[in-house]
Amino acid sequence: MNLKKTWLYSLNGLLAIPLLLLLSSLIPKNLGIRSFTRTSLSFLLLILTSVVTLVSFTGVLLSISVTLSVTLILYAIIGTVITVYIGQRLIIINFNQLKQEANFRYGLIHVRDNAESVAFYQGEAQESVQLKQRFIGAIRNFDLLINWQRNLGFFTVSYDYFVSALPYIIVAPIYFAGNAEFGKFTQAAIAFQQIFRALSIIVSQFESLTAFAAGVERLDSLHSALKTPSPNATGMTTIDMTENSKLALRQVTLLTPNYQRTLIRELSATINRGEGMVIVGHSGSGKSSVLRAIAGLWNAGTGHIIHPSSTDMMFLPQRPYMVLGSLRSQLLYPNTDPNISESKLHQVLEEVNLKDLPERVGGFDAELDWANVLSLGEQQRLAFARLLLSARSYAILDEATSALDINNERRLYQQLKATGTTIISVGHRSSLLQYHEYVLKLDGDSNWQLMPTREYNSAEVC
Ligand SMILES: Nc1ncnc2c1ncn2[C@@H]1O[C@H](COP(=O)(O)OP(=O)(O)OP(=O)(O)O)[C@@H](O)[C@H]1O
Repeated sequence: MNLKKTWLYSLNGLLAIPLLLLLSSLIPKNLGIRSFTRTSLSFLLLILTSVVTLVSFTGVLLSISVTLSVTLILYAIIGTVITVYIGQRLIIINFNQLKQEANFRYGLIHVRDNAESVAFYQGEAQESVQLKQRFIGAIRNFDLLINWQRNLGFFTVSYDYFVSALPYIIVAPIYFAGNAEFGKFTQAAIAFQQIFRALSIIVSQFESLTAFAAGVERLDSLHSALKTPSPNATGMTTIDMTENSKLALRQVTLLTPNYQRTLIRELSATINRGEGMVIVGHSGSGKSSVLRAIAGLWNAGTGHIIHPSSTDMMFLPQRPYMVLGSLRSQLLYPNTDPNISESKLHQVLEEVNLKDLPERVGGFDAELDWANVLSLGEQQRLAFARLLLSARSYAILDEATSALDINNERRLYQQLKATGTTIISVGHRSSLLQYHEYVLKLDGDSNWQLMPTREYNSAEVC
């Protein structure tokens, strides 16, 4: 091995840098896992480079001095063990830092999304205290992080400096004994440094490794949360779901997701096309939960639900979801069919009593913060417009007109009934009864009664 070869290897190392940059630029930039993939890639390349360097220079060093080689290996092992020992704490601190920063960011977004409610309650002072606590938490942990990074830095820098004289100290006796030329010093120093760098990869990269390990741990927590064992795997029973053109519940016993409370026992009901059903009962009796079970969101319990496909049903919650985008995408959501003409959009807006909306907001391509710009009643009407445009066979409405006056409510239900849509509603208002053929009454004690609306009305009058 000579200096020419040493240069060749160094050149290889340099060539690896553009390769690394090229590969990392190919990684999608809009993913939250970018840092994970980038760091994995750079560590992998570092390890490969170290292995190549180690294989190339070990022979050179062994040919100069076995003592030097053994000393170097021992030094690297001891350094790595001490670094891992000191740095263990850094993984936990880095993990906490990611958590604290995420909590702080979530707190800021939460306040921003609820700014109006906070202002009505005049709760600014309390929100500010809460946010400050989260901020201080992140700062304190960061302080701890800096301290531990400093401790680790003290060790790794000393570890690096102390070793630089080692090849000269060990080779000097061989040289002075006349068994080696002066050039051996330089050769030994280069080979020693190369092997030292290769063996010290954990020590030199430990700080980034701890941040990387913390990131991996957070991703792993997310992965485990997403892969929570299904109720079946834990021996819990679930409601069977079958897709069909009709909607029916057979002996459905529905529990809360934590299996702690039985909301409804052995409910059986068939909702024929064109025959709507309204679910009534006091607050907390489980009305919305029945809708969640039909949508397949809740499945804790027993029995069987036969339901139309998701493209044939639409659910409208009490607080409509307003997408970030134009008025057009708002109306077409969740579809994006560009073939729906503007005249059709105008017609549907007129049907839901929002005729002047496009003019007011600046056309169908206007992009506003819809959840804040529109009143809740307007949002509910916009959601109905979506429903009318999507022309589903089944509409499942969870207090979807609660913010509207009776006239607007009547108008929306009449438009929907005129399309032949089968309606299943949840609501507290008696004005809703007239738009449905059947009433499902929940008593909050897991009992239920299903009866024609006329029968329910006469029973209520008595
Ligand atoms: N994620 C959940 N985990 C456990 N229990 C829940 C969960 N969500 C709701 N519940 C409970 O389930 C019960 C039924 O809730 P549901 O929303 O169906 O009531 P509701 O009849 O629609 O009430 P309201 O008329 O007030 O909207 C309530 O007691 C509620 O506290």
